[in-house]
Amino acid sequence: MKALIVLEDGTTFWGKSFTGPGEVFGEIVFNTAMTGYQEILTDPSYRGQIVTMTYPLIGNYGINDEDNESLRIQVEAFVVREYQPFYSNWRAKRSLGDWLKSQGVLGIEQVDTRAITRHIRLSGAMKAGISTEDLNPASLLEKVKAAPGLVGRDLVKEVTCKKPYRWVNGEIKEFFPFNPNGGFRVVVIDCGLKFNQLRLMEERGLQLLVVPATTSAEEILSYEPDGVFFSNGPGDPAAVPYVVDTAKKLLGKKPIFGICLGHQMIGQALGASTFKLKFGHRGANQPVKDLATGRIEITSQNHGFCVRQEELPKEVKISHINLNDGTLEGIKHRELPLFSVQYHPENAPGPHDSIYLFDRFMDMIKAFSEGKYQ
Ligand SMILES: NC(=O)CC[C@H](N)C(=O)O
Repeated sequence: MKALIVLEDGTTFWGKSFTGPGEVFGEIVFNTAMTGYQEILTDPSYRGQIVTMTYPLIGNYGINDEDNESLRIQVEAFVVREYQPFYSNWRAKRSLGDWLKSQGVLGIEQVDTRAITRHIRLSGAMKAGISTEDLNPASLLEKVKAAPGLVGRDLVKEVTCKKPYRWVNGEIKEFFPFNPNGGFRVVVIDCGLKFNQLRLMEERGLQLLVVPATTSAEEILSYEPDGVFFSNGPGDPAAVPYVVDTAKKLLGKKPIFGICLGHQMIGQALGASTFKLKFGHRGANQPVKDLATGRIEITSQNHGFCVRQEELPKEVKISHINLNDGTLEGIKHRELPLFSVQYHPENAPGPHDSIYLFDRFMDMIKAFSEGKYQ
């Protein structure tokens, strides 16, 4: 089934749907990871976005029951060069096409994804539309122009959990209070989290309570946590002032760790603003330098916005930078128990170089609880 892709600037691409008919709109972005399409498709940070892969062959290892990063497919649509329905992997349970179809998500193949990527790199990420029903470029372009963009849009409200839950043995459990004799207690603010963040924290012995992004600082403190975690999430970080407000009220009160959108919330709480990158960082091989050790980490990333480093107060140290474009990748407060990173130490998919940050969070919680944090 023929499919038309139209970008906001009028550029058109043709492809073929491998999941049936449909028409969708979103911001079109590219990801350079060679594997990990299941984790990418279920990452809530992609809400509102059409994702295209630069790697040309997608689908060959199928879809399994273990690698979902949230409860559903989150992207608006998935665009690839060549889809392979004949999958082969010992964990695979179904094909990528059947899985997309079962959740009503469009998959498009036979597209010149290299040309799309080069175009976005030159012109920037922009709105786009895909249709198998309206194959008239002029009329689809009108609809693209009328569709909402990402800037100024709060998508966190759409992906955050509806009510607090506990994460136990790698599963979502109905809310129950922390065990006073159990491990350290962490309240996780769910802005659209990836499950691997919870898996890695649980592996370190933390008790986890996940709460909706709209939860107030007062309520969070009422659970008497030993630490607070701000997760990743979709959309424009400037459009979620309520989470920034919560972060402001928690600064210095509890050890805090933030990832991606969580980092952008903390950055704003500290007084800096955010801006949109030209085409963002999405992939599994972004080089990041830890300025304290000089060590380079190869990181997993997925973001289109960034904190303005020049607006951070002097009590905040820049801890990590991106070696491709020099943008801010991590901060650490000089006095308060607080650090955050723009990239994804939980990987999924991607290299494990940065997992040490979860140990650092654990160490910070322990030191703070013993009154020894400095
Ligand atoms: N992965 C994330 O948390 C992304 C944060 C934010 N939505 C951005 O694109 O910059």
